[in-house]
Amino acid sequence: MPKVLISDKMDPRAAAIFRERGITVDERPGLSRDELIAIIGDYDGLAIRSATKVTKDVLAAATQMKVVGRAGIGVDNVDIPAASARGVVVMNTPFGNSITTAEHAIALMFALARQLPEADASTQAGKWEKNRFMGVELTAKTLGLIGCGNIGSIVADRAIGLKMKVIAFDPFLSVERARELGVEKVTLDELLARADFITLHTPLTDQTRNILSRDNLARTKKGVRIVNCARGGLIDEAALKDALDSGHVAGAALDVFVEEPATASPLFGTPGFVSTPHLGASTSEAQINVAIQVAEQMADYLLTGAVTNALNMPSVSAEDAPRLRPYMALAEKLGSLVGQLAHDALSGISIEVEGAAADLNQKPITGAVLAGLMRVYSDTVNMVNAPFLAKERGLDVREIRHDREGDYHTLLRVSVRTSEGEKSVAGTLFGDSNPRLVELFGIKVEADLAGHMLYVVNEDAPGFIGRIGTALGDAGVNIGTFHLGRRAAGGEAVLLLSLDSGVDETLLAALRGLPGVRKVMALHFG
Ligand SMILES: NC(=O)C1=CN([C@@H]2O[C@H](COP(=O)(O)OP(=O)(O)OC[C@H]3O[C@@H](n4cnc5c(N)ncnc54)[C@H](O)[C@@H]3O)[C@@H](O)[C@H]2O)C=CC1
Ligand SMILES: O=C(O)C(=O)COP(=O)(O)O
Repeated sequence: MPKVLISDKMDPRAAAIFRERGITVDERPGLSRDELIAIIGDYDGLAIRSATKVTKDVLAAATQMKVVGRAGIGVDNVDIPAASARGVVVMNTPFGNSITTAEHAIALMFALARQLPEADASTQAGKWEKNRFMGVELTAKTLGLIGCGNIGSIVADRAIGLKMKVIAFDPFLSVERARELGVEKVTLDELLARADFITLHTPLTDQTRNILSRDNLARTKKGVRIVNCARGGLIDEAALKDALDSGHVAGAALDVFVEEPATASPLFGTPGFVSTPHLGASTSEAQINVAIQVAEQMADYLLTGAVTNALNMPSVSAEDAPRLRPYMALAEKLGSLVGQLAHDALSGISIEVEGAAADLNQKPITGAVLAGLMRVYSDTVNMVNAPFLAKERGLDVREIRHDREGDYHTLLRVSVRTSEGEKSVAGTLFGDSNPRLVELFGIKVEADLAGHMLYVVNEDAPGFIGRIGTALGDAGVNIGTFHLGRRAAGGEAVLLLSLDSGVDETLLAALRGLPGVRKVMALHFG
Protein backbone atom coordinates (compact mmCIF):
# COMPACT_ATOMS: atom_id res chain seq x y z
CA MET A 1 0.00 0.00 0.00
CA PRO A 2 1.52 3.39 -0.94
CA LYS A 3 2.37 5.87 1.82
CA VAL A 4 2.02 9.63 1.57
CA LEU A 5 3.39 12.38 3.79
CA ILE A 6 1.56 15.72 4.03
CA SER A 7 4.28 18.08 5.23
CA ASP A 8 2.45 21.43 5.13
CA LYS A 9 -0.82 22.62 6.64
CA MET A 10 -3.51 21.32 4.31
CA ASP A 11 -7.29 21.05 4.39
CA PRO A 12 -8.19 17.70 6.08
CA ARG A 13 -10.03 16.62 2.94
CA ALA A 14 -6.64 15.75 1.39
CA ALA A 15 -5.85 13.16 4.09
CA ALA A 16 -9.42 11.86 3.94
CA ILE A 17 -9.13 11.24 0.19
CA PHE A 18 -5.84 9.37 0.56
CA ARG A 19 -7.36 7.16 3.26
CA GLU A 20 -10.54 6.51 1.28
CA ARG A 21 -8.40 5.35 -1.60
CA GLY A 22 -6.45 2.93 0.57
CA ILE A 23 -3.30 5.06 0.88
CA THR A 24 -1.60 5.39 4.26
CA VAL A 25 -1.13 9.05 5.12
CA ASP A 26 0.82 10.92 7.78
CA GLU A 27 0.23 14.62 8.44
CA ARG A 28 3.38 16.27 9.81
CA PRO A 29 3.30 20.02 9.05
CA GLY A 30 6.19 22.10 10.34
CA LEU A 31 9.00 19.53 10.17
CA SER A 32 12.53 20.91 10.05
CA ARG A 33 14.67 20.06 7.04
CA ASP A 34 16.58 17.43 9.04
CA GLU A 35 13.40 15.90 10.43
CA LEU A 36 11.98 15.69 6.92
CA ILE A 37 15.16 14.07 5.58
CA ALA A 38 15.10 11.54 8.43
CA ILE A 39 11.63 10.22 7.56
CA ILE A 40 11.12 10.93 3.86
CA GLY A 41 12.63 7.61 2.77
CA ASP A 42 9.48 5.78 3.92
CA TYR A 43 7.10 7.59 1.59
CA ASP A 44 5.89 7.11 -1.99
CA GLY A 45 4.30 10.54 -2.15
CA LEU A 46 4.80 13.98 -0.62
CA ALA A 47 2.00 16.56 -0.52
CA ILE A 48 3.17 20.12 0.08
CA ARG A 49 2.28 23.81 -0.08
CA SER A 50 4.94 26.54 -0.16
CA ALA A 51 6.63 25.98 3.19
CA THR A 52 8.31 22.62 2.52
CA LYS A 53 11.48 23.00 0.49
CA VAL A 54 11.92 19.95 -1.69
CA THR A 55 15.63 20.33 -2.30
CA LYS A 56 18.19 18.00 -3.84
CA ASP A 57 19.10 16.70 -0.35
CA VAL A 58 15.50 15.94 0.50
CA LEU A 59 15.04 14.15 -2.82
CA ALA A 60 18.25 12.17 -2.34
CA ALA A 61 16.83 10.84 0.95
CA ALA A 62 13.44 10.14 -0.67
CA THR A 63 14.41 6.73 -2.00
CA GLN A 64 10.82 5.45 -2.45
CA MET A 65 9.40 8.73 -3.70
CA LYS A 66 7.26 8.61 -6.83
CA VAL A 67 5.32 11.85 -6.72
CA VAL A 68 5.47 15.29 -5.15
CA GLY A 69 2.10 17.06 -5.22
CA ARG A 70 1.91 20.82 -4.71
CA ALA A 71 -1.48 21.91 -3.37
CA GLY A 72 -1.21 25.23 -5.13
CA ILE A 73 0.49 26.78 -8.14
CA GLY A 74 4.08 27.90 -7.57
CA VAL A 75 6.65 25.12 -7.55
CA ASP A 76 9.77 27.22 -7.01
CA ASN A 77 10.17 25.40 -3.66
CA VAL A 78 10.71 22.13 -5.54
CA ASP A 79 13.97 21.32 -7.31
CA ILE A 80 12.26 20.01 -10.44
CA PRO A 81 15.45 19.05 -12.34
CA ALA A 82 16.57 17.01 -9.29
CA ALA A 83 13.12 15.40 -9.03
CA SER A 84 13.17 14.58 -12.75
CA ALA A 85 16.64 13.13 -12.50
CA ARG A 86 15.37 10.83 -9.73
CA GLY A 87 12.25 9.89 -11.64
CA VAL A 88 9.87 11.70 -9.30
CA VAL A 89 6.77 13.24 -10.89
CA VAL A 90 6.03 16.79 -9.72
CA MET A 91 2.40 17.90 -9.97
CA ASN A 92 0.60 21.10 -9.04
CA THR A 93 -3.00 22.30 -9.06
CA PRO A 94 -2.79 25.13 -11.56
CA PHE A 95 -6.29 26.64 -11.18
CA GLY A 96 -7.58 25.80 -7.68
CA ASN A 97 -6.46 29.01 -5.98
CA SER A 98 -6.22 31.45 -8.89
CA ILE A 99 -9.50 33.33 -8.25
CA THR A 100 -8.61 33.64 -4.58
CA THR A 101 -5.14 34.98 -5.35
CA ALA A 102 -6.48 37.43 -7.93
CA GLU A 103 -8.99 38.67 -5.34
CA HIS A 104 -6.14 39.17 -2.87
CA ALA A 105 -4.30 41.30 -5.42
CA ILE A 106 -7.42 43.43 -5.91
CA ALA A 107 -7.87 43.66 -2.13
CA LEU A 108 -4.29 44.86 -1.74
CA MET A 109 -4.78 47.38 -4.52
CA PHE A 110 -7.73 48.85 -2.59
CA ALA A 111 -5.75 48.65 0.65
CA LEU A 112 -3.07 50.82 -0.96
CA ALA A 113 -5.51 53.19 -2.67
CA ARG A 114 -7.33 53.95 0.59
CA GLN A 115 -4.52 53.22 3.10
CA LEU A 116 -6.86 50.81 4.83
CA PRO A 117 -4.35 49.14 7.20
CA GLU A 118 -3.00 52.46 8.52
CA ALA A 119 -6.50 53.96 8.77
CA ASP A 120 -7.70 50.88 10.62
CA ALA A 121 -4.77 50.94 13.06
CA SER A 122 -5.22 54.66 13.70
CA THR A 123 -8.97 54.40 14.23
CA GLN A 124 -8.65 51.46 16.58
CA ALA A 125 -6.01 53.42 18.49
CA GLY A 126 -8.76 55.97 19.17
CA LYS A 127 -7.22 58.71 17.01
CA TRP A 128 -10.03 59.44 14.47
CA GLU A 129 -7.56 60.99 11.99
CA LYS A 130 -10.14 61.83 9.31
CA ASN A 131 -7.90 64.42 7.69
CA ARG A 132 -4.76 62.25 7.62
CA PHE A 133 -5.96 59.72 5.10
CA MET A 134 -6.62 60.92 1.60
CA GLY A 135 -7.06 58.12 -0.93
CA VAL A 136 -7.17 57.76 -4.72
CA GLU A 137 -9.85 56.20 -6.94
CA LEU A 138 -9.18 53.12 -9.02
CA THR A 139 -11.66 54.19 -11.69
CA ALA A 140 -9.91 55.39 -14.86
CA LYS A 141 -6.47 54.53 -13.49
CA THR A 142 -4.09 52.41 -15.55
CA LEU A 143 -3.26 48.98 -14.13
CA GLY A 144 -0.07 47.39 -15.45
CA LEU A 145 0.02 43.61 -15.15
CA ILE A 146 3.41 41.95 -15.24
CA GLY A 147 2.38 38.41 -16.21
CA CYS A 148 -1.04 37.79 -17.69
CA GLY A 149 -1.64 34.06 -17.27
CA ASN A 150 -4.40 32.53 -15.18
CA ILE A 151 -4.22 34.90 -12.23
CA GLY A 152 -3.25 37.97 -14.25
CA SER A 153 -6.26 37.40 -16.55
CA ILE A 154 -8.65 37.21 -13.59
CA VAL A 155 -7.15 40.39 -12.14
CA ALA A 156 -7.61 42.03 -15.55
CA ASP A 157 -11.26 40.97 -15.67
CA ARG A 158 -11.96 42.32 -12.17
CA ALA A 159 -10.02 45.54 -12.83
CA ILE A 160 -11.93 46.17 -16.06
CA GLY A 161 -15.10 45.74 -13.96
CA LEU A 162 -13.72 48.48 -11.73
CA LYS A 163 -13.37 50.67 -14.85
CA MET A 164 -9.58 50.59 -14.88
CA LYS A 165 -7.56 50.65 -18.09
CA VAL A 166 -5.50 47.44 -18.15
CA ILE A 167 -2.15 47.06 -19.88
CA ALA A 168 -0.02 43.91 -19.68
CA PHE A 169 3.58 42.89 -20.20
CA ASP A 170 3.79 39.18 -20.90
CA PRO A 171 5.96 37.90 -23.76
CA PHE A 172 3.77 34.79 -24.05
CA LEU A 173 0.47 36.67 -24.26
CA SER A 174 -0.87 36.56 -27.81
CA VAL A 175 -2.39 39.67 -29.34
CA GLU A 176 -5.67 37.74 -29.85
CA ARG A 177 -5.80 36.66 -26.20
CA ALA A 178 -5.04 40.24 -25.08
CA ARG A 179 -7.89 41.48 -27.26
CA GLU A 180 -10.23 38.83 -25.85
CA LEU A 181 -9.33 39.95 -22.32
CA GLY A 182 -9.74 43.62 -23.15
CA VAL A 183 -6.09 44.23 -22.24
CA GLU A 184 -3.47 46.22 -24.16
CA LYS A 185 -0.26 44.25 -24.68
CA VAL A 186 2.76 46.49 -24.04
CA THR A 187 6.50 46.31 -23.51
CA LEU A 188 7.89 46.38 -19.98
CA ASP A 189 9.24 49.91 -20.52
CA GLU A 190 5.85 51.12 -21.67
CA LEU A 191 4.17 49.50 -18.68
CA LEU A 192 6.62 51.08 -16.26
CA ALA A 193 6.07 54.51 -17.79
CA ARG A 194 2.28 54.35 -17.93
CA ALA A 195 0.96 52.33 -14.97
CA ASP A 196 -0.64 53.99 -11.92
CA PHE A 197 -0.84 50.56 -10.29
CA ILE A 198 1.41 47.58 -11.04
CA THR A 199 0.56 44.04 -10.03
CA LEU A 200 2.88 41.07 -10.58
CA HIS A 201 1.64 37.64 -11.67
CA THR A 202 4.61 35.69 -13.02
CA PRO A 203 6.37 32.65 -11.63
CA LEU A 204 9.84 33.25 -10.20
CA THR A 205 12.30 32.26 -12.92
CA ASP A 206 15.72 33.44 -14.06
CA GLN A 207 13.93 35.82 -16.42
CA THR A 208 11.54 37.27 -13.85
CA ARG A 209 13.86 37.45 -10.85
CA ASN A 210 14.27 41.13 -9.96
CA ILE A 211 12.00 42.20 -12.80
CA LEU A 212 11.23 45.28 -10.68
CA SER A 213 14.92 46.03 -10.16
CA ARG A 214 16.22 49.34 -8.83
CA ASP A 215 16.56 50.59 -12.43
CA ASN A 216 13.08 49.50 -13.39
CA LEU A 217 11.55 50.98 -10.24
CA ALA A 218 13.22 54.27 -11.18
CA ARG A 219 11.46 54.09 -14.57
CA THR A 220 7.99 53.84 -13.02
CA LYS A 221 5.58 56.77 -12.93
CA LYS A 222 5.94 58.92 -9.79
CA GLY A 223 3.22 57.96 -7.32
CA VAL A 224 2.87 54.40 -8.63
CA ARG A 225 1.40 51.74 -6.29
CA ILE A 226 2.77 48.22 -6.53
CA VAL A 227 1.26 44.87 -5.50
CA ASN A 228 3.15 41.58 -5.42
CA CYS A 229 1.03 38.51 -4.76
CA ALA A 230 3.19 36.27 -6.92
CA ARG A 231 6.67 35.54 -5.56
CA GLY A 232 9.29 37.18 -3.44
CA GLY A 233 12.32 37.88 -5.56
CA LEU A 234 10.37 39.59 -8.36
CA ILE A 235 11.05 42.97 -6.69
CA ASP A 236 14.31 44.33 -5.30
CA GLU A 237 13.13 44.83 -1.71
CA ALA A 238 15.91 47.25 -0.73
CA ALA A 239 15.25 49.42 -3.78
CA LEU A 240 11.52 49.34 -3.03
CA LYS A 241 12.20 50.57 0.50
CA ASP A 242 14.25 53.50 -0.90
CA ALA A 243 11.55 54.31 -3.47
CA LEU A 244 8.87 54.36 -0.75
CA ASP A 245 11.06 56.53 1.47
CA SER A 246 11.70 59.01 -1.34
CA GLY A 247 8.00 59.12 -2.20
CA HIS A 248 8.58 57.99 -5.79
CA VAL A 249 6.48 54.91 -5.04
CA ALA A 250 3.32 55.96 -3.20
CA GLY A 251 2.48 52.53 -1.88
CA ALA A 252 3.56 48.91 -2.04
CA ALA A 253 1.81 45.78 -0.87
CA LEU A 254 3.72 42.53 -0.58
CA ASP A 255 2.16 39.17 0.13
CA VAL A 256 5.41 37.39 -0.69
CA PHE A 257 9.04 38.00 0.28
CA VAL A 258 12.50 36.90 -0.77
CA GLU A 259 12.93 35.25 2.65
CA GLU A 260 9.91 33.50 4.07
CA PRO A 261 8.73 33.47 6.75
CA ALA A 262 9.50 37.21 6.69
CA THR A 263 9.64 38.07 10.35
CA ALA A 264 11.94 41.05 9.93
CA SER A 265 12.27 43.32 6.93
CA PRO A 266 13.53 46.87 6.44
CA LEU A 267 10.18 47.47 4.72
CA PHE A 268 8.22 46.89 7.91
CA GLY A 269 6.91 50.15 9.35
CA THR A 270 7.61 52.13 6.15
CA PRO A 271 4.75 54.56 5.43
CA GLY A 272 2.69 53.33 2.47
CA PHE A 273 3.82 49.74 2.96
CA VAL A 274 1.25 46.98 3.45
CA SER A 275 1.99 43.32 3.92
CA THR A 276 0.32 39.95 4.41
CA PRO A 277 2.09 36.68 5.28
CA HIS A 278 1.75 34.83 1.95
CA LEU A 279 -2.04 34.73 2.20
CA GLY A 280 -2.76 34.92 -1.53
CA ALA A 281 -4.21 31.40 -1.60
CA SER A 282 -5.63 31.40 1.89
CA THR A 283 -9.39 31.19 1.54
CA SER A 284 -11.42 28.22 2.60
CA GLU A 285 -12.66 27.78 -0.97
CA ALA A 286 -9.18 27.73 -2.51
CA GLN A 287 -7.73 25.46 0.19
CA ILE A 288 -10.54 22.95 -0.25
CA ASN A 289 -10.06 23.04 -4.03
CA VAL A 290 -6.31 22.48 -3.96
CA ALA A 291 -6.39 19.87 -1.18
CA ILE A 292 -8.98 17.74 -2.96
CA GLN A 293 -7.28 18.16 -6.32
CA VAL A 294 -3.77 17.35 -5.17
CA ALA A 295 -4.89 14.27 -3.23
CA GLU A 296 -6.94 12.96 -6.17
CA GLN A 297 -4.08 13.54 -8.61
CA MET A 298 -1.49 11.91 -6.38
CA ALA A 299 -3.74 8.95 -5.54
CA ASP A 300 -4.53 8.47 -9.25
CA TYR A 301 -0.86 8.39 -10.07
CA LEU A 302 0.14 6.08 -7.24
CA LEU A 303 -2.74 3.68 -7.82
CA THR A 304 -3.42 3.79 -11.57
CA GLY A 305 -0.52 5.56 -13.25
CA ALA A 306 -2.81 8.40 -14.46
CA VAL A 307 -0.88 11.66 -14.68
CA THR A 308 -2.55 15.07 -14.38
CA ASN A 309 -0.91 18.49 -14.15
CA ALA A 310 2.62 17.12 -13.97
CA LEU A 311 5.38 19.61 -14.63
CA ASN A 312 7.94 17.03 -15.70
CA MET A 313 5.91 14.38 -17.47
CA PRO A 314 3.20 14.16 -20.15
CA SER A 315 -0.38 13.73 -18.96
CA VAL A 316 -2.06 10.33 -18.96
CA SER A 317 -5.82 10.45 -18.37
CA ALA A 318 -7.51 7.99 -15.98
CA GLU A 319 -9.37 6.67 -19.03
CA ASP A 320 -6.16 6.20 -21.05
CA ALA A 321 -4.08 4.74 -18.20
CA PRO A 322 -5.48 1.17 -18.43
CA ARG A 323 -5.33 1.20 -22.26
CA LEU A 324 -1.80 2.50 -22.21
CA ARG A 325 -0.50 0.06 -19.58
CA PRO A 326 0.18 -2.93 -21.93
CA TYR A 327 1.70 -0.56 -24.51
CA MET A 328 4.02 0.87 -21.88
CA ALA A 329 5.10 -2.67 -20.97
CA LEU A 330 5.72 -3.41 -24.66
CA ALA A 331 7.51 -0.09 -25.09
CA GLU A 332 9.82 -0.75 -22.12
CA LYS A 333 10.66 -4.21 -23.42
CA LEU A 334 11.44 -2.95 -26.93
CA GLY A 335 13.49 -0.07 -25.51
CA SER A 336 15.37 -2.48 -23.32
CA LEU A 337 15.95 -4.87 -26.25
CA VAL A 338 17.51 -2.20 -28.46
CA GLY A 339 19.45 -0.84 -25.50
CA GLN A 340 20.95 -4.27 -24.80
CA LEU A 341 21.57 -5.20 -28.44
CA ALA A 342 22.78 -1.93 -29.92
CA HIS A 343 25.71 -1.39 -27.62
CA ASP A 344 27.56 1.38 -29.40
CA ALA A 345 26.72 5.06 -29.01
CA LEU A 346 23.27 5.77 -30.32
CA SER A 347 22.76 9.06 -32.09
CA GLY A 348 19.03 8.87 -32.51
CA ILE A 349 15.90 6.89 -31.87
CA SER A 350 12.56 6.82 -33.67
CA ILE A 351 9.43 5.54 -32.05
CA GLU A 352 6.64 4.68 -34.49
CA VAL A 353 3.09 3.73 -33.63
CA GLU A 354 0.78 2.11 -36.16
CA GLY A 355 -2.83 0.86 -36.19
CA ALA A 356 -4.64 0.92 -32.81
CA ALA A 357 -1.52 2.28 -31.06
CA ALA A 358 -1.78 5.41 -33.20
CA ASP A 359 -4.99 6.39 -31.34
CA LEU A 360 -3.14 6.70 -28.05
CA ASN A 361 -1.20 9.50 -26.42
CA GLN A 362 2.28 8.78 -27.74
CA LYS A 363 4.30 10.71 -25.13
CA PRO A 364 4.01 8.10 -22.34
CA ILE A 365 4.88 5.36 -24.85
CA THR A 366 7.97 7.31 -25.84
CA GLY A 367 8.84 7.79 -22.15
CA ALA A 368 8.56 4.05 -21.57
CA VAL A 369 10.74 3.18 -24.61
CA LEU A 370 13.39 5.61 -23.40
CA ALA A 371 13.14 4.23 -19.85
CA GLY A 372 13.74 0.69 -21.14
CA LEU A 373 16.63 1.92 -23.27
CA MET A 374 18.29 4.11 -20.63
CA ARG A 375 17.92 1.51 -17.89
CA VAL A 376 20.68 -0.38 -19.62
CA TYR A 377 22.96 2.42 -18.39
CA SER A 378 21.40 3.13 -14.99
CA ASP A 379 18.89 1.27 -12.89
CA THR A 380 17.40 4.44 -11.41
CA VAL A 381 15.84 5.39 -14.72
CA ASN A 382 12.08 5.49 -15.15
CA MET A 383 9.77 7.09 -17.66
CA VAL A 384 9.89 10.43 -15.83
CA ASN A 385 13.63 10.95 -15.95
CA ALA A 386 14.37 8.95 -19.12
CA PRO A 387 13.48 11.76 -21.58
CA PHE A 388 15.74 14.15 -19.62
CA LEU A 389 18.62 11.66 -19.57
CA ALA A 390 18.16 10.96 -23.27
CA LYS A 391 18.33 14.68 -23.96
CA GLU A 392 21.41 15.02 -21.77
CA ARG A 393 23.08 12.32 -23.86
CA GLY A 394 22.21 14.24 -27.02
CA LEU A 395 19.92 11.48 -28.30
CA ASP A 396 17.70 12.74 -31.10
CA VAL A 397 14.22 11.38 -30.32
CA ARG A 398 11.57 11.24 -33.06
CA GLU A 399 7.96 10.22 -32.76
CA ILE A 400 6.10 8.97 -35.82
CA ARG A 401 2.44 8.05 -36.05
CA HIS A 402 0.96 5.98 -38.91
CA ASP A 403 -2.82 5.80 -38.98
CA ARG A 404 -2.82 2.87 -41.43
CA GLU A 405 -2.96 -0.68 -40.14
CA GLY A 406 -0.21 -3.02 -41.34
CA ASP A 407 0.15 -6.77 -40.81
CA TYR A 408 -0.80 -6.30 -37.16
CA HIS A 409 -3.82 -4.47 -35.77
CA THR A 410 -1.43 -2.55 -33.55
CA LEU A 411 2.32 -2.10 -33.82
CA LEU A 412 5.11 -0.29 -32.05
CA ARG A 413 8.42 0.05 -33.84
CA VAL A 414 11.63 1.30 -32.25
CA SER A 415 14.53 2.17 -34.54
CA VAL A 416 17.91 3.33 -33.37
CA ARG A 417 20.62 5.03 -35.36
CA THR A 418 24.01 3.51 -34.60
CA SER A 419 27.43 3.73 -36.20
CA GLU A 420 26.49 0.53 -38.09
CA GLY A 421 23.34 2.13 -39.50
CA GLU A 422 19.72 1.95 -38.48
CA LYS A 423 18.43 -1.03 -36.51
CA SER A 424 14.81 -1.64 -35.79
CA VAL A 425 12.64 -3.87 -33.61
CA ALA A 426 8.86 -4.05 -33.56
CA GLY A 427 6.25 -5.50 -31.29
CA THR A 428 2.53 -5.90 -30.97
CA LEU A 429 -0.04 -6.85 -28.34
CA PHE A 430 -1.61 -10.28 -28.48
CA GLY A 431 -5.17 -10.28 -27.19
CA ASP A 432 -4.76 -6.51 -26.67
CA SER A 433 -2.69 -7.10 -23.55
CA ASN A 434 0.30 -9.41 -24.10
CA PRO A 435 3.43 -7.70 -25.42
CA ARG A 436 5.16 -9.69 -28.17
CA LEU A 437 8.23 -9.00 -30.21
CA VAL A 438 7.41 -9.59 -33.90
CA GLU A 439 10.44 -8.25 -35.72
CA LEU A 440 14.08 -8.09 -34.82
CA PHE A 441 16.50 -6.20 -37.07
CA GLY A 442 14.42 -6.93 -40.16
CA ILE A 443 13.84 -10.60 -39.34
CA LYS A 444 10.35 -11.81 -38.44
CA VAL A 445 10.53 -13.56 -35.11
CA GLU A 446 7.81 -13.94 -32.53
CA ALA A 447 8.82 -13.92 -28.87
CA ASP A 448 7.80 -12.90 -25.41
CA LEU A 449 10.56 -10.73 -23.96
CA ALA A 450 10.84 -11.81 -20.33
CA GLY A 451 13.40 -13.00 -17.82
CA HIS A 452 16.74 -14.43 -18.99
CA MET A 453 17.11 -14.72 -22.75
CA LEU A 454 19.79 -15.60 -25.22
CA TYR A 455 20.20 -13.88 -28.58
CA VAL A 456 22.13 -15.80 -31.20
CA VAL A 457 22.90 -14.85 -34.78
CA ASN A 458 24.12 -17.73 -36.89
CA GLU A 459 24.46 -19.07 -40.40
CA ASP A 460 21.28 -20.87 -41.35
CA ALA A 461 22.74 -24.37 -41.71
CA PRO A 462 21.64 -27.87 -40.57
CA GLY A 463 22.74 -29.15 -37.17
CA PHE A 464 23.19 -25.77 -35.56
CA ILE A 465 20.14 -25.79 -33.26
CA GLY A 466 21.12 -29.20 -31.90
CA ARG A 467 24.62 -27.94 -31.07
CA ILE A 468 23.27 -24.92 -29.14
CA GLY A 469 20.78 -27.10 -27.26
CA THR A 470 23.49 -29.56 -26.31
CA ALA A 471 25.89 -26.84 -25.13
CA LEU A 472 23.22 -25.28 -22.92
CA GLY A 473 22.05 -28.67 -21.64
CA ASP A 474 25.62 -29.68 -20.77
CA ALA A 475 25.92 -26.48 -18.73
CA GLY A 476 22.66 -27.25 -16.89
CA VAL A 477 20.76 -24.34 -18.45
CA ASN A 478 17.18 -25.23 -19.23
CA ILE A 479 15.53 -23.74 -22.34
CA GLY A 480 11.99 -22.41 -21.76
CA THR A 481 10.97 -21.26 -25.22
CA PHE A 482 12.65 -21.25 -28.56
CA HIS A 483 12.07 -18.67 -31.31
CA LEU A 484 13.73 -18.83 -34.68
CA GLY A 485 13.66 -16.40 -37.57
CA ARG A 486 15.68 -16.02 -40.75
CA ARG A 487 16.10 -13.55 -43.53
CA ALA A 488 16.12 -16.23 -46.25
CA ALA A 489 16.77 -19.97 -46.37
CA GLY A 490 20.52 -20.53 -46.06
CA GLY A 491 21.15 -16.89 -45.01
CA GLU A 492 21.45 -15.34 -41.57
CA ALA A 493 19.22 -16.75 -38.84
CA VAL A 494 18.32 -15.31 -35.46
CA LEU A 495 17.59 -17.41 -32.43
CA LEU A 496 15.92 -16.05 -29.31
CA LEU A 497 15.78 -18.45 -26.40
CA SER A 498 14.15 -17.88 -23.07
CA LEU A 499 16.13 -19.61 -20.32
CA ASP A 500 15.29 -20.66 -16.80
CA SER A 501 18.57 -19.19 -15.56
CA GLY A 502 21.25 -16.77 -16.69
CA VAL A 503 24.36 -17.75 -18.66
CA ASP A 504 27.84 -16.85 -17.48
CA GLU A 505 30.74 -15.51 -19.51
CA THR A 506 32.39 -18.95 -19.84
CA LEU A 507 29.28 -20.44 -21.37
CA LEU A 508 28.84 -17.41 -23.63
CA ALA A 509 32.42 -17.83 -24.87
CA ALA A 510 31.80 -21.55 -25.48
CA LEU A 511 28.63 -20.76 -27.46
CA ARG A 512 30.49 -18.15 -29.51
CA GLY A 513 33.00 -20.86 -30.41
CA LEU A 514 30.38 -23.12 -31.98
CA PRO A 515 30.60 -23.48 -35.78
CA GLY A 516 28.31 -21.10 -37.67
CA VAL A 517 27.75 -18.74 -34.72
CA ARG A 518 28.26 -15.06 -35.53
CA LYS A 519 27.03 -13.42 -32.35
CA VAL A 520 25.78 -14.48 -28.91
CA MET A 521 24.44 -12.14 -26.27
CA ALA A 522 22.75 -12.72 -22.94
CA LEU A 523 19.71 -10.51 -22.43
CA HIS A 524 17.57 -9.83 -19.40
CA PHE A 525 14.09 -8.35 -19.11
CA GLY A 526 12.69 -7.22 -15.76
N1 LIG B 1 0.64 34.56 -3.14
C1 LIG B 1 0.14 33.39 -3.28
O1 LIG B 1 -0.30 32.76 -2.34
C2 LIG B 1 0.09 32.78 -4.63
C3 LIG B 1 1.03 33.07 -5.57
N2 LIG B 1 0.98 32.50 -6.80
C4 LIG B 1 2.02 32.87 -7.77
O2 LIG B 1 1.40 33.44 -8.89
C5 LIG B 1 2.14 33.06 -10.03
C6 LIG B 1 1.27 33.16 -11.27
O3 LIG B 1 0.27 32.17 -11.25
P1 LIG B 1 -0.61 31.84 -12.55
O4 LIG B 1 -1.17 33.08 -13.11
O5 LIG B 1 -1.53 30.78 -12.16
O6 LIG B 1 0.50 31.27 -13.50
P2 LIG B 1 0.44 31.20 -15.09
O7 LIG B 1 1.50 30.27 -15.48
O8 LIG B 1 -0.95 30.95 -15.54
O9 LIG B 1 0.83 32.66 -15.52
C7 LIG B 1 2.12 33.18 -15.42
C8 LIG B 1 2.30 34.15 -16.55
O10 LIG B 1 3.57 34.77 -16.41
C9 LIG B 1 4.07 34.96 -17.71
N3 LIG B 1 5.50 35.14 -17.72
C10 LIG B 1 6.47 34.18 -17.65
N4 LIG B 1 7.69 34.75 -17.74
C11 LIG B 1 7.48 36.08 -17.87
C12 LIG B 1 8.35 37.18 -17.99
N5 LIG B 1 9.68 37.01 -18.02
N6 LIG B 1 7.82 38.41 -18.11
C13 LIG B 1 6.48 38.58 -18.08
N7 LIG B 1 5.59 37.56 -17.98
C14 LIG B 1 6.10 36.33 -17.86
C15 LIG B 1 3.65 33.71 -18.44
O11 LIG B 1 3.65 33.91 -19.84
C16 LIG B 1 2.26 33.48 -17.91
O12 LIG B 1 1.29 34.05 -18.74
C17 LIG B 1 2.58 31.64 -9.70
O13 LIG B 1 3.74 31.29 -10.39
C18 LIG B 1 2.82 31.68 -8.23
O14 LIG B 1 4.18 31.90 -8.01
C19 LIG B 1 -0.01 31.64 -7.14
C20 LIG B 1 -0.99 31.31 -6.25
C21 LIG B 1 -1.00 31.83 -4.90
O1 LIG C 1 -0.10 28.42 -4.97
C1 LIG C 1 0.87 29.16 -4.82
O2 LIG C 1 1.73 29.37 -5.69
C2 LIG C 1 1.06 29.85 -3.54
O3 LIG C 1 1.96 30.62 -3.43
C3 LIG C 1 0.20 29.51 -2.40
O4 LIG C 1 1.07 29.18 -1.35
P1 LIG C 1 0.53 28.41 -0.07
O5 LIG C 1 -0.01 27.10 -0.53
O6 LIG C 1 -0.56 29.26 0.51
O7 LIG C 1 1.69 28.27 0.84
